[in-house]
Amino acid sequence: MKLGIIGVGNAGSKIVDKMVEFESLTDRKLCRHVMVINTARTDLSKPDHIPDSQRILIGDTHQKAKGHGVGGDVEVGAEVAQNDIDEIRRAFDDVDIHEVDAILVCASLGGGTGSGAGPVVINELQKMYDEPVYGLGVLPGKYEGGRPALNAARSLQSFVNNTDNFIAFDNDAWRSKDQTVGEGYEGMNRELATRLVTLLGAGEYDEPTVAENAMDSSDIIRTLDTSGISSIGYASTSVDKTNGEGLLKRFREDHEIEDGSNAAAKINGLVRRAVNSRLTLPCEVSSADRALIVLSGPPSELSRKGLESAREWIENEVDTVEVLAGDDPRENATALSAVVLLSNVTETPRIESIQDQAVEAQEKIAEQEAVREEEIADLITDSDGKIDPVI
Ligand SMILES: Nc1nc2c(ncn2[C@@H]2O[C@H](COP(=O)(O)OP(=O)(O)OP(=O)(O)O)[C@@H](O)[C@H]2O)c(=O)[nH]1
Repeated sequence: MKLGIIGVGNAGSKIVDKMVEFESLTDRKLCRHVMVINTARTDLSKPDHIPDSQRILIGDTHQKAKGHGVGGDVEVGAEVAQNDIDEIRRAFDDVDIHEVDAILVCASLGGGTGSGAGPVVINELQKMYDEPVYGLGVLPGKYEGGRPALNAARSLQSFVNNTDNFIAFDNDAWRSKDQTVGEGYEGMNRELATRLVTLLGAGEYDEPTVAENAMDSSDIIRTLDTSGISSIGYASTSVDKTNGEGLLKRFREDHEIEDGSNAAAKINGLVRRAVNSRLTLPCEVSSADRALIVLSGPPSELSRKGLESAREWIENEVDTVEVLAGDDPRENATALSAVVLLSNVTETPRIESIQDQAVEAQEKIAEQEAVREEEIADLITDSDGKIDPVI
């Protein structure tokens, strides 16, 4: 697939940066147009792989933002983006839409810029282009408290309602207890970028490929076309590029006939491991509507039989007939990787708990504000007490 990728806010921009890095390290050709948008000048200077011309600062003249971010205030994040919509639109004008099959907007939902400006950016893209617009959203950890959860609950509705698919990443599930938060993010962003680029970059090569089962971008688009929430599983194993020397080589040659079935078993095992791995959003796998398998690695490691049996296994596991599968042959790859996209998953415990945390936070805020006799509860609650989307 050929993709336009846009990072909004701090985490969104870091994830886009890691995607570009992973794509260049693995010689892929996924990100045809890259852009990061932020309200904080310092955060905008963080990415290592984004050209300066593709970094857009918004809200520098806004009274509250002033180029320093929006301090977790989702309302200000949305307002700033709305005020600077002409500048954002002008930046989009440079996107050569014939060059891309879809656009992915990455943001975290716990802060103010990604969660507030992200939906405004998505709405604008939907107005300007016919191509699908996907969202990638980071859910805040439970440990972060009520305010990020409330931001996320509101923003999640806006992201899901306005995108063609929303891929979620759960910070809670990926947080490692023995790392500082900053160290953890670096690793988490790398893991996420690996999954996204391996999945969405499938099928884009410099040279035409003769692979029998090559993945087609239309299969990826079809699987994502559910308007729901998606989760991604991934597993990988290194491959022996030399095919062994001496005794090992002789052993391999002696067992040549077994190799075909070994390769198939390896693939089947790898795909099962991907589904049973830590998903980007932990969920009940059988609640997915559609699934897609991408198998990426050296052509000699790919096996039609293996892919087919893995596809059948997922068909039974997810209990759906909508399972597509394809190869992504990479001549110079040093690993064989399986990515499984689970589209429109509905049983997602963290999303349910964010809603509960958000309702609690909302009640607490309302209480505190009632005590101070301030009148801002109407910004976040409806008369029916439901959580409103951002826009
Ligand atoms: N996975 C991941 N999460 C991050 C990262 N950086 C921040 N977060 C999470 O993102 C949320 C904060 O959002 P940010 O992206 O930092 O903030 P922002 O959208 O720029 O908004 P403001 O800072 O309020 O202007 C919190 O829930 C953090 O846990 C990161 O690099 N990776």
